[in-house]
Amino acid sequence: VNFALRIGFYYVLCIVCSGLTAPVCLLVNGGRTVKNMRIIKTVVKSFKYFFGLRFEVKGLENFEVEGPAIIVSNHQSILDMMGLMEVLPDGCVQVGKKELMYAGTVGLITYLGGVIFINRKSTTSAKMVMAEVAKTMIADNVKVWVYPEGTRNCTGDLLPFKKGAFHLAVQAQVPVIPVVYSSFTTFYNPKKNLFTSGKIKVEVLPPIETKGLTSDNVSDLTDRCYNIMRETLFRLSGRPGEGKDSS
Ligand SMILES: CCCCC/C=C\C/C=C\CCCCCCCC(=O)SCCNC(=O)CCNC(=O)[C@H](O)C(C)(C)COP(=O)(O)OP(=O)(O)OC[C@H]1O[C@@H](n2cnc3c(N)ncnc32)[C@H](O)[C@@H]1OP(=O)(O)O
Ligand SMILES: CCCCCCCC/C=C\CCCCCCCC(=O)OC[C@@H](O)COP(=O)(O)O
Repeated sequence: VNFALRIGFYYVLCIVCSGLTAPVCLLVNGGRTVKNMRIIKTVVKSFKYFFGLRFEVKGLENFEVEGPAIIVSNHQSILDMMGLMEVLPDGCVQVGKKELMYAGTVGLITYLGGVIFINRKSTTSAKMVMAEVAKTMIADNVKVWVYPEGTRNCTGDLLPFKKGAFHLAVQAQVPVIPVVYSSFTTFYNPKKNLFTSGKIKVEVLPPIETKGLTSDNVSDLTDRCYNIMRETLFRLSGRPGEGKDSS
């Protein structure tokens, strides 16, 4: 019951705050623009206090690259939205599944914030959207946040990475900045109806350059990011030593 209440409250908070924040975004910035993310971030950063969540963030200076970049992070739950807003740099939009667009007021606020919607059921259309993003992110000087696991995964490990984010980085010739959140398993597990207060360690890792790389290097780049993020995930989650031999 406690779990249902807390998760239910999270949903209600998201829906109500989206409904209240959307008119503010429209009044201040006029329509769909990444500038609205600043407003959304300010609102969402207060959510953690309702749930007793604490974030311990390291490496924020690694976001200070000049110009666009691809940010990749692990994706455990819908609660990630709080961790995302905790560290989100200015001028950064996320890639999200298109179903989010139809989630009522939450859909509206993600639309206004400039979220890039992709259709996961059509590889061709997802690739076309990503290729377009490679061009516009340079022109508009935006950073793009992608969850390379492609879906939520709360097992305490990483799913294999999809390569879209890394194709995008190579096509745009921009650095990849990995961000890792420690495992939620000690305080959040929907299968066990567990959702208590807890601490989340976040580490922004140094940028990985892609200048001069071509599509032939995408697999290696993906593996490199995967390995470094998996090692970091285990270290932050108190499971050091694991993940070192993965390939
Ligand atoms: C104020 C109160 C507010 C309240 C709160 C509300 C909202 C807050 C506002 C904003 C926050 C929003 C947060 C949104 C978060 C949303 C998170 C998600 O939705 S995660 C799910 C969606 N994301 C992803 O799926 C991204 C990762 N996926 C990929 O990158 C995929 O690769 C893909 C591009 C989607 C394609 O996937 P698909 O499964 O169809 O194919 P494959 O990955 O198997 O690839 C096939 C093949 O193609 C090659 N490939 C892939 N991409 C490219 C490309 N761009 N160019 C060329 N080739 C490409 C790939 O390498 C494969 O080939 P091969 O096997 O030979 O390597
Ligand atoms: C008129 C329709 C009304 C529907 C209302 C539904 C509203 C949903 C409300 C609140 C949810 C808040 C979520 C914040 C956004 C978090 C995005 C997210 O984490 O999406 C999950 C997605 O990354 C991966 O999806 P899958 O794991 O593949 O699945």
